[in-house]
Amino acid sequence: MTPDNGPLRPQRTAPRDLRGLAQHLSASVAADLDAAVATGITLRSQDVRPGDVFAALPGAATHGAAFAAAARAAGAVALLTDAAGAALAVDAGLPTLVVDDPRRVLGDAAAWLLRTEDAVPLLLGMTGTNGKTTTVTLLDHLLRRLGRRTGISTTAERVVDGVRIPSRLTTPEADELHGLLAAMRERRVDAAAIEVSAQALVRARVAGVRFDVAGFTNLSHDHLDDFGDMATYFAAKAALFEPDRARRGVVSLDSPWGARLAAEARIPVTTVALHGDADWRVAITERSLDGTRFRATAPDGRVLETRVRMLGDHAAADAALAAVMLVEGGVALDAIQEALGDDGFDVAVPGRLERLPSSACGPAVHLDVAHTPDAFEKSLAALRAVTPGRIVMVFGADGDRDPSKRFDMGRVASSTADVVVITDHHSRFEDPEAIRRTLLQGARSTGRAEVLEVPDPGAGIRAAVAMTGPGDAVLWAGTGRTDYRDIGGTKLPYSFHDEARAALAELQATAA
Ligand SMILES: CC(=O)N[C@H]1[C@@H](OP(=O)(O)OP(=O)(O)OC[C@H]2O[C@@H](n3ccc(=O)[nH]c3=O)[C@H](O)[C@@H]2O)O[C@H](CO)[C@@H](O)[C@@H]1O[C@H](C)C(=O)N[C@@H](C)C(=O)N[C@H](CCC(=O)O)C(=O)O
Ligand SMILES: Nc1ncnc2c1ncn2[C@@H]1O[C@H](COP(=O)(O)OP(=O)(O)OP(=O)(O)O)[C@@H](O)[C@H]1O
Repeated sequence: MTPDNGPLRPQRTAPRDLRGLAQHLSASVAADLDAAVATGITLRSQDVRPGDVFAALPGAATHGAAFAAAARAAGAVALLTDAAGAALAVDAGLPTLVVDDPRRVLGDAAAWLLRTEDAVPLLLGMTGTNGKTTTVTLLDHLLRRLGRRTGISTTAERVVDGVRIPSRLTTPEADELHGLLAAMRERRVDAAAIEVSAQALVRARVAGVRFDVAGFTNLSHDHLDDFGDMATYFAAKAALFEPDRARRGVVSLDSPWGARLAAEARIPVTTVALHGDADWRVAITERSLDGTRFRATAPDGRVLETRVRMLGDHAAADAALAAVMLVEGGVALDAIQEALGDDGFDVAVPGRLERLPSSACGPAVHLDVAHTPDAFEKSLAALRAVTPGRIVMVFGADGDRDPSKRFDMGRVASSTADVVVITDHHSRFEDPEAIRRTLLQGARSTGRAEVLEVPDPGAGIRAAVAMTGPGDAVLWAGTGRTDYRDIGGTKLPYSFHDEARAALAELQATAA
């Protein structure tokens, strides 16, 4: 594996005959394959390694075939493309396999070349609008407590037995995903958890993969710019619960879409719920600033009593879901209880209700990635349960991302927070003032919280911190650990974390 050189891949792969690949894909061959063999596959010319097939895909911005010569120079041995790509890349002179839709066959091609079927003994797939990264992190924590060698793929990073690289997408493209699975097999990883986005499911990024257990956290308003309506968004997620994608499923019933998924899935499904009836019922037994205790009761009455070192009932729901996924994956409940010991899920996810260090004179300041109305509701409820004083919430909304959720983000914020500070985050190609306007309309619609508009985010967090004191909480949502702001398509270095720390330090210096 070479973490400094693109995606994680195995060090060694046995070469495979390209005629065999053409046969496997029912591809036509536009140039003689001779006795060509390949050791890998990639769809990104910049990631080509000697011996790779370059999968040249048509895209929204360009056709990958335009980069065939660069791919060849980097060591590509063949092209996998469509007819238009084959015509475009003819001068590159590479042996070429032609299919109607190369994106659709990429996963099967990668699985065949890298022999990734059953590469990892226990493969877990996680989907849902909110809570995927949290649940994958909790799964990884629990698996390691059980003594397993693990791998994960999240919005933040890909990790194979401790070797980590930052992620480009929440769910990798199929070539990268199979490379990751092959690297996991090489490192003898025996359990892995992968975040699966709705975009990945509709764009065949998990093709050629069959999860042992698929998990569903919830579905709520997001990504309607991509999917149009909630039913289409649901259908995209539900594809993970088809027999070709997963052997069994664990579905949370905490959002109304869970019941529909459990009813419609064509694989065996076990349900979990904090509220109402389900196979596994979860009850919160204690909420404190140090974390959340809960009890999960199995269908046969056995009980898992434990805690998660994170705030919020939603974090306990994610932890219970992780535990039930492992039970469905064949791990004994007793073993889970024993592995969790007295500390429980003793892990916190960076940027998820992450509390900054502070002195006794300041408020509790939390950074959070929440960027949907439902996530706002959950994070605010978590803080409300442990905050004796006021809650001041600072947030903006991402430009060029589902504008239809913005009014509700403002409305939900002002339904629970005492003060709402609306600011700018990643305006991208939108007018930041227009983004704020909708958030403000939503925030003012409740007539409840005090609502402020502070366009500069550094000034916004300082205003929030300055109006609070001990016993109060500040929630800066939508930021997490992001270290840039995307303005007009340019990613400017910007640490929300550093800004929040500076605001807190200034308050403490003034108080001293
Ligand atoms: C809508 C979508 O998913 N688009 C993805 C898609 O873009 P595209 O098909 O339009 O590709 P393109 O940019 O026209 O390029 C065409 C081909 O040329 C290749 N190319 C291009 C340039 C070059 O120099 N060399 C080269 O080989 C590209 O790799 C690509 O295969 O293929 C690209 C290459 O893999 C992705 O980078 C791109 O993701 C974009 C950046 C994206 O933002 N995707 C979002 C919507 C997404 O997938 N998000 C979800 C989660 C969201 C969430 O939960 O919040 C995710 O899983 O990340
Ligand atoms: N089970 C849950 N139900 C509702 N909201 C949740 C749940 N778990 C987490 N959240 C909310 O979602 C936020 C994001 O959590 P997380 O990063 O785990 O989600 P995600 O699905 O990976 O999101 P994304 O991929 O969009 O970053 C949390 O800060 C919290 O506000």
